[in-house]
Amino acid sequence: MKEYIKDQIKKSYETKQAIYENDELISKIEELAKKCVELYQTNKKTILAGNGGSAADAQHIAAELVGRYGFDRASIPSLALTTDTSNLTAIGNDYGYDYIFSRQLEGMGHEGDIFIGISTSGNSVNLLKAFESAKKKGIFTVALTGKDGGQMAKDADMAIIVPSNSTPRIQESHILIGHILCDIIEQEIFGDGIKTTVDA
Ligand SMILES: O=C(CO)[C@@H](O)[C@H](O)[C@H](O)[C@H](O)COP(=O)(O)O
Ligand SMILES: [Zn+2]
Repeated sequence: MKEYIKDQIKKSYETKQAIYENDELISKIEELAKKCVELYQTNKKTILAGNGGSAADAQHIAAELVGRYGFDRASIPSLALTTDTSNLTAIGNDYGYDYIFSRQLEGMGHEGDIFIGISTSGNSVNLLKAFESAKKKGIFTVALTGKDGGQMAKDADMAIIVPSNSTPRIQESHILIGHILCDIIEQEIFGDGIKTTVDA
């Protein structure tokens, strides 16, 4: 059993190692972080959604921004479309599960906002519908995915694809990327900014 546990840990850090070595992917994370910082200056917000474990990631990241990540500062506007059970059950019941995110985006998204859809397969239909609604409203769309990126990576303005085919390993990297984004956004807006050299 111990060997099995160690193998799971190894697979997790190997996925992260693959991201670490992928300069193109790192540049995309940097680009997204810069876009999120610009959002704050223009009073716009980050909106996130996902299913299952990715729903947890969406609300985790939104909470880091609205509350705090590393230090006390003013709140950064962010919204997870996964948390309002009245919205989710009413829209799911009246229109169908495929529309639970798109309908909320139509009501609460504004031109200039950023929508981050989190999906390991990149093929969850409710996220694809949300991307359609986002585009109609002039919302910048980001696919945070894995595997081959799925349809979401094709539809999004920006795709960040974790290089793995394993759903849990992809999710573990998604939350790492989410934490890095929150860290940079917070430091750039309220801290001293990101240093060009890293402390040992
Ligand atoms: O957390 C896990 C599996 O690790 C599950 O809850 C998983 O998120 C669900 O099966 C999702 O429905 C998968 O959707 P997606 O990542 O393909 O969009
Ligand atoms: Zn999971």
